[in-house]
Formats: sequence, structure tokens, C-alpha cells
Amino acid sequence: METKVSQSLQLSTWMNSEKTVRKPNGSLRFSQNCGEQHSYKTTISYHLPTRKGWSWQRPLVLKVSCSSENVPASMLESGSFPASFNETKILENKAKEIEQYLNGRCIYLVGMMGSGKTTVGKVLSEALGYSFYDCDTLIEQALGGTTVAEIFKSHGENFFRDNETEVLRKLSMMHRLVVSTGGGAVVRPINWRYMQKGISVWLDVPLEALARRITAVGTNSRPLLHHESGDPYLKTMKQLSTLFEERGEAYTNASARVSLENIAAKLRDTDVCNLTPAVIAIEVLEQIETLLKK
Ligand SMILES: Nc1ncnc2c1ncn2[C@@H]1O[C@H](COP(=O)(O)OP(=O)(O)OP(=O)(O)O)[C@@H](O)[C@H]1O
Ligand SMILES: O=C(O)C1=C[C@@H](O)[C@@H](O)[C@H](O)C1
Repeated sequence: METKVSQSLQLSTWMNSEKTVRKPNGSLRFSQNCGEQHSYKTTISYHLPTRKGWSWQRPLVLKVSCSSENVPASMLESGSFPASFNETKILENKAKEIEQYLNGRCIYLVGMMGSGKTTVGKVLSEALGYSFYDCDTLIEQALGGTTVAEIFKSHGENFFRDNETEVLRKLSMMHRLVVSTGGGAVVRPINWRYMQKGISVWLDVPLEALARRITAVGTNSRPLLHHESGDPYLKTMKQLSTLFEERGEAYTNASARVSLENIAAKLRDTDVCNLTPAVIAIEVLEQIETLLKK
């Protein structure tokens, strides 16, 4: 639905007096091209400093009302942006904004296998200037390059989980990391003790989307998905459902939850698979910001 909407938001910006019309009612008006397709009329309310020599060329925190004829209402209402906007720039700005609140604390991404912890985690770490670590990879490296599937097969799940806990213990002593945890890391309470040194975020992805992603790449590297005969999507869906029944509650221990269904709803998109890692990473930062500003 295309509609005319108005929205207020706070932003820090650099004003250039040459492009700005100063109105007698104490507001400024300028048109800003916010992407290829959308031109916003923006009205800015401000408090003019009375001090002599005040310059327009300075950073301001401004209250902006923004209206557009051709942007879906939900995008502006939610503070989200159309895909044609530069997602990376928005992500970088958001990352800068919350840096002071994060104060170097690590971010632990938790969620079911295939929920995008690694994909989103890498994007997030880049934006924050953090290092990225994947627990599964660290376990594999610690065991001389043995794959997770081989570790499960030769030593069993408990052995794998002990190594997972040890990796989390070591990571918990570090700073400025984004960590992609294994899908099952949430089942051991001790792991939460380590993750609570930082901020944990649950990437909550509908099982259907997980099954689609996992079926697309195959289940060979995933020891907990048994290789039964039958339709690959349906059997993956069934096994994921069983796992989620066992673990669903454990994921709610996370400090914040990022629901792909909620993001899609905000963007008036019906398919969570259309959400890019950058958009998901922006939502991760927004949820962390809400948490830290409480
Ligand atoms: N936003 C996305 N849109 C579409 N595909 C995605 C998205 N995020 C991840 N994927 C795909 O889903 C698959 C799983 O992603 P990823 O490895 O990041 O998940 P994970 O949570 O780290 O999984 P695991 O816990 O099994 O290591 C990959 O094939 C990846 O390319
Ligand atoms: O969901 C799980 O229990 C797992 C997920 C993967 O990340 C690996 O940690 C391993 O395959 C177990």
C-alpha cells in the first residue's frame, strides 16, 4: 500500500545552509533525495542558539518530520527503510550510535541451526569494528580440523558440548567480539553464565524458512538432522520442529530477541527470506539499543 505518511525521528546530521530555506516560524525546510525512488519533504524543528557567530556548519541533533507520497507507511512508521536505501550506511550509523552503550561488550548470537548467526554475525562485526568468531569453527580448529559431523560421530554429542562450553568460557574473557554460537549452545546453563558477560541476541527465524535454507545446502554437515528417506524439506521440517520443542524455551534466555517475522511485518513483506543480513543486523542493533537504554 502506498500512502502519504508523516513520521518524526531524531537524527544527528550536518546541515548545509546553502540548501536550506529558513522559515520565519522557526523551522527549516529542504527536500532531500533519500534514494533512487523516494523524495522526502523534510521539516526540521530546531532551537536556534542566540549566541553570535553560530554556524550552520555544525552537527545538530534535530527533530525531523518526514513525509513522502510513495513510501509504504509501515517503513516510515517503523523507522525502517526501503531496500533502495543504503543499508550498509544505516547499519554503520546505527553501530556508531550504540558504540558508547555497548562499551566493548561482546555480542553472542543464538538461534536454531541455519538461523543466520554466522551470516548476520559477520555483517554485524564489520559494522561495529568487532572481531567475528564462530564457535563451531573454533571447536573444529581446537580438535585439529576435525569437522563437527566427525566429532559427533567419533566422540558423541557430550564431548562436542564440553568443547563448546570451553570455547565459550575462553571467549567470555574477551571484548569486542561478535560470536556465532552453535545452535545447541543454549541447552547448557553454564554456557549462559559465560554469555551473560556480554549481550545475547536470539535470531528467531520461522522453522519453514530454516527448513528451506537447510534443504538448499543439504544436511550432511548437520549431525542432529538424521538422514532418513523421504522428501528433504519435510523431513528437515519435522526434525527442526522436534529440536525446537526441546530448545524453544532456552532461546528465550537471551537478552534480546530479533524476530524475522516482526521485521518482515514492519516492512510489509510476507516472506522473511527477502530480508537481507544487513537489515537483520540493523534490527539486532536496534534491539540492543532498546535493551541498553532501558
Ligand atoms: N538473511 C538471509 N537470507 C537468505 N539466506 C540466508 C540469510 N542468512 C543466512 N542465510 C543462509 O542460510 C544458511 C545458514 O546460514 P548461517 O550459516 O549463517 O546460519 P547459522 O545460524 O550460523 O547456522 P549453524 O548454527 O548451523 O552454524 C546459509 O546457507 C546462508 O547463506
Ligand atoms: O543445533 C545444534 O545442536 C547444532 C548446531 C550446529 O551449529 C553445531 O553446533 C552442531 O551441529 C549442533
